[in-house]
Amino acid sequence: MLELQKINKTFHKGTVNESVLFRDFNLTVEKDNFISIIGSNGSGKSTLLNVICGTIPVDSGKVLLRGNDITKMKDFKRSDFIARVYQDPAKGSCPSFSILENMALADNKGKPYLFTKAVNKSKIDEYRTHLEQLHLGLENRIHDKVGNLSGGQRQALAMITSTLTPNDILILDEHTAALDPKTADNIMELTYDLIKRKNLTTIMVTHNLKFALSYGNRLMMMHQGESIIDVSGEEKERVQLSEVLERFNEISIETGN
Ligand SMILES: Nc1ncnc2c1ncn2[C@@H]1O[C@H](COP(=O)(O)OP(=O)(O)OP(=O)(O)O)[C@@H](O)[C@H]1O
Repeated sequence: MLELQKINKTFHKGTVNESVLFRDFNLTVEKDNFISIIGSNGSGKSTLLNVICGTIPVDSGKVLLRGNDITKMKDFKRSDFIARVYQDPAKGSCPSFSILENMALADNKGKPYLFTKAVNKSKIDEYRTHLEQLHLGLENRIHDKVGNLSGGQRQALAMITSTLTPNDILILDEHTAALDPKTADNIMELTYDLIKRKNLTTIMVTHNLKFALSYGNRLMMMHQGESIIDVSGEEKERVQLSEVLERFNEISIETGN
């Protein structure tokens, strides 16, 4: 489904600040996989997501989606089939638009601007049904400006809007990191429910080890631009929190952090 082949990426090439991150990095993500990616700060997790979403160009290597080479495709084009939910709840929606308008925008992604906020009665009913699944009462607030919602409510809405239209891949970029523990748990449960119901192929970057171990069928740990743990299925089920913490400790001793 998604393949990264021999990706190379160096920042500040040819300067004193040159830093090589990816050296012939490979990754294959099968359809319906749910990968949780963990790793210390600066290990390359966000850059990996940026490479997949086309937010940054690679120096060499290929990004293939369903066998098509999308390496040179711009990020806004890729967003037609790659959905991304960010850490900052404010990034996933437009604050001056209502809930309804935000949903219509997401639903009409890729259409000419004039039509993007258009909604009819049947669509309103459909959007209300989606919102009811959040159990946050947002279905009764569809005309409220999104800027008036709490971070958790906005993130819940971002989960709904990002999965309204069919996508090949859902990217969760530390999407619970800015939320209090209870809200983070709720959003994670909601996320999992959506992933299961819609069979979404998912890549989740998180610093929450509990989530990384409990959710997903594959676990990857990154370090200095490499995948140093990559387990799936039963092997992943057997991974203990203590083992992962030990690996983090080894890494910090190695790197002197
Ligand atoms: N646009 C950029 N320009 C220069 N260096 C960058 C850029 N993006 C990332 N880097 C560098 O690449 C390395 C990996 O960064 P990245 O943000 O991918 O790490 P991360 O694993 O997501 O970290 P964190 O957990 O702190 O979010 C870091 O050394 C970072 O400074």
